[in-house]
Amino acid sequence: MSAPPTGRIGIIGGSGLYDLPGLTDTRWVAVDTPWGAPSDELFFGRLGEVELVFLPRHGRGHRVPPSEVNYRANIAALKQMGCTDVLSLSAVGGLRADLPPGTFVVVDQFIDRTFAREKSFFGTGLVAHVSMAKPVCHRLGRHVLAQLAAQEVPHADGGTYLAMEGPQFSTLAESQMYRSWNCDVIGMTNMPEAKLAREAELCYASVAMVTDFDCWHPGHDSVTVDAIIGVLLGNAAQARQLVSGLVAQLHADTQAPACGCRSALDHALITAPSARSPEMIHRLQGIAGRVLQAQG
Ligand SMILES: CSC[C@H]1O[C@H](OP(=O)(O)O)[C@H](O)[C@@H]1O
Ligand SMILES: Nc1ncnc2[nH]cnc12
Repeated sequence: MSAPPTGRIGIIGGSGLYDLPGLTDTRWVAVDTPWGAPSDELFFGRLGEVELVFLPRHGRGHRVPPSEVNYRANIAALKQMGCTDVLSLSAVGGLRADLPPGTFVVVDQFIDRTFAREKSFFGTGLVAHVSMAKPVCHRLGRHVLAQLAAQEVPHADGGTYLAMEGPQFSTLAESQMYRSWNCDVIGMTNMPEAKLAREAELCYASVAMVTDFDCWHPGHDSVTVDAIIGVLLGNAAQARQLVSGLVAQLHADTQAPACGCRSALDHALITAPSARSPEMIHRLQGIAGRVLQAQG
């Protein structure tokens, strides 16, 4: 089997974003990974010369809850299919009065409060510790911000995303605590997705689309799914325009091949080569083959 092309752009669509209209040469393709199946088939298509791969995070029809999304399979599938850049689109609650519904936040930090998910491709037999100090790709984030400015979408440059386990929304005490921690938005999915993208040496950026004020705002009702979907339907055209504008910018980005995200594993593997499990080495070829081969 020939290797897939590289330089494809991956898009992970969150709640309310289950397809990506407007592409050419489209097809849904089932992809398997050493970590199992992703949330759905992958949707391949082109925008001009650029190849895109879209994956609905919860599957078409929103079948998979946040705790049961196979984040490892989703990221591994995009990597296997030759994606180098991944844009995550998500619905979030706003934890600040100046981030009302309709605002797009280009996330730059996370607090991970999830506890029931597989969070690493690595493990016994091949241990790795990547840096998450700067958890998103700065270069990709700049392109996203330029595109949002061009679209004149209300947006914020940076924000801390609190990742909760769910599926229930937060209690008032939790929501107030996250605000006291200076978190800006809250959602249930960007962790461990961002951690796994880093381990897979993908350039990853997250656009958090504010759909509600969670439950802390005295002047607004507590969040409901209906309210979220209502806001998302209003945002969908802007989200799709963001994707097409971003693709054009990435196509022209000559800095991309040298981006530091793509060498995140250079100093991360700690298991001595002689102590590495052959099964793990085999399983991790699609994720860490670059460094495993270099280290013999
Ligand atoms: C639809 S209500 C809550 C649901 O929406 C967000 O998902 P995503 O990040 O995939 O847009 C949130 O994290 C919850 O999973
Ligand atoms: N308030 C909220 N809490 C968690 N996830 C969300 N997704 C959208 N709004 C949310």
